[in-house]
Amino acid sequence: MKVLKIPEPTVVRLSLYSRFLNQANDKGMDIISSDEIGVAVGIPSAQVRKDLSYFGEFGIRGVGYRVKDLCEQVDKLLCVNQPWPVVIIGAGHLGKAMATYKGLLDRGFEVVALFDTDSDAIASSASSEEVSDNLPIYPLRELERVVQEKKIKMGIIAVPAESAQSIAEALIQTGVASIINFAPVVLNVPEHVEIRNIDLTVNLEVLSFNLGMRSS
Ligand SMILES: NC(=O)c1ccc[n+]([C@@H]2O[C@H](COP(=O)([O-])OP(=O)(O)OC[C@H]3O[C@@H](n4cnc5c(N)ncnc54)[C@H](O)[C@@H]3O)[C@@H](O)[C@H]2O)c1
Repeated sequence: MKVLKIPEPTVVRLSLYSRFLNQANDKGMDIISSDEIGVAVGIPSAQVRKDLSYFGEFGIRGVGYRVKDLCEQVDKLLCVNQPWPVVIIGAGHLGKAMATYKGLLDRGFEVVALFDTDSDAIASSASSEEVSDNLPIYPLRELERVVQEKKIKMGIIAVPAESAQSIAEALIQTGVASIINFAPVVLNVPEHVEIRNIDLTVNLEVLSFNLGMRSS
């Protein structure tokens, strides 16, 4: 099979296109132009055409793209045409909010389990609907069993910074090699592991820097 080499900024844009195209498809839209996609996602139409050229010439010259076909192609490339079970470690404010965020499931990412070390949180999840139906909070010692049983490939770290490295190691130990880390700390992981750090504060600091530059 030929493996396409697509630069990461393009992959990020394809994800934006996919979200918009799926909405357009749900609304029953048949044909869409690169101009319309560009306006909707805030990207110049020439860039949209260039990105979509990865799929070959299946647009209709002078008309646009069939929304349904394009959706399928982009989602196939992004591998979101299949469900991805995900675990979250840390069932605190952030972990629970993500576990109940419908937007993840809409895109095929199903949070199948939360893990925590807090026995109160674990005990209460068994008897309450606080997190959501059928979504238990497991003790951390169950991580390996659940990951293997449910064939989990992705994990989200939502524990305090001081616990994040050991949680990353525990995830890697079970075979999870694609990780999103929300803890504000740099984690050391082996080369085969892909880790994405998400830090709201960094983005806010970029905004504050830019505001400061404008007012100086
Ligand atoms: N990236 C962002 O923009 C962003 C935003 C908010 C919070 N955060 C970070 O996300 C993390 C979680 O934040 P929060 O507000 O949900 O905190 P929280 O205190 O509400 O929840 C943390 C949870 O982790 C559990 N925990 C602690 N050590 C653990 C371990 N070793 N194994 C399993 N569970 C463990 C705790 O029992 C608790 O339930 C923190 O690191 C925080 O700094 C990041």
